[in-house]
Amino acid sequence: HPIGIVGAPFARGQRKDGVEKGPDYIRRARLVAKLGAQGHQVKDYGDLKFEDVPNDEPLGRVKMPKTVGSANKQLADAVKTVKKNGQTCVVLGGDHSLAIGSIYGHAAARPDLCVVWVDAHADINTPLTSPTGNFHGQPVSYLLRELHSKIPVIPGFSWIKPCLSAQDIVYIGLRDLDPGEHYIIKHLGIKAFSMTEVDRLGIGRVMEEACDHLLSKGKRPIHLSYDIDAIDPSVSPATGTPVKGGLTYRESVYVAEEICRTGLLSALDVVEVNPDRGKTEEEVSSTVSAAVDVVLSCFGQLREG
Ligand SMILES: N[C@](CCCC[B-](O)(O)O)(CCN1CCCCC1)C(=O)O
Ligand SMILES: [Mn+2]
Ligand SMILES: [Mn+2]
Ligand SMILES: [Mn+2]
Repeated sequence: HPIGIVGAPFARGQRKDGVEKGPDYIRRARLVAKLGAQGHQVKDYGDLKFEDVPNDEPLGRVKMPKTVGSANKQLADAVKTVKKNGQTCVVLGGDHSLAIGSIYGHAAARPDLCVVWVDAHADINTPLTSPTGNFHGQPVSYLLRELHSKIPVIPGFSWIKPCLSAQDIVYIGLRDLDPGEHYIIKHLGIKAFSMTEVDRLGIGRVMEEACDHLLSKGKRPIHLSYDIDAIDPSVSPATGTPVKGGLTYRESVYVAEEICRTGLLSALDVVEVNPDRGKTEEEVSSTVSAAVDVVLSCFGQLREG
């Protein structure tokens, strides 16, 4: 199956410089050549050009709403094009606010999609529950029908119509939730495998139950939104919001191998790689290498050969 790669060098969903370099560092690790060597037809669409929107005012605690909204509209159009071209879409971030556009654009082409969200965080704050106002902690809240009435009108966000229901998303790797997020997840009954469940069940059972939950009513396209901070900082430290006690390297690859094995992967986000947050060259290369291995494992790289 053909693959389309879209670079999304975006950092305005949070406040740490460097995450906009993610696409460049991942490309420099020869991702395109490695996917080609796996036998895939790969089209690299290059990087989107994101501009700050002039006169972009903070709205309460949320910062640069017009810029975040505009970047995600651009990305949504790009992802929709890749899907219309019959390719599996790979979005290289950039911060996780990009999932708004990536999932929205994917759903425009494949409305029956489901989402696997691999992350230390739930990214489901609304503008009113967010403790920081950073949009990379909020993308899921704009996508869920059940939260629509809880989202205030935000300049630059009027184009976003929710495209997911609570049962269409599963979380894996959670270990750092804000109170509002915990309440929302419990109240909506969203399926979530925190690191406690990973420890209790093992990653094998977690993947089995996650896929059963999403695919119980039949096959449907999978959108895998992979935040590199899901992986333990000992493996991927170069990221904006590292949290200890994360997925091992092996578990991070296993998640991708199992998603690949469904044969249903339709779009992949790899986000929050921030080269400026690595204390050493080795920390940066370890983080980038983990991201590349997640992608390669999503597309058939197997440890068994
Ligand atoms: N939940 C946080 C972190 C979001 C991380 C975004 B991701 O997953 O894309 O990297 C805030 C986290 N929390 C704030 C109070 C102190 C402890 C951390 C937020 O800012 O909403
Ligand atoms: Mn292929
Ligand atoms: Mn995260
Ligand atoms: Mn995230």
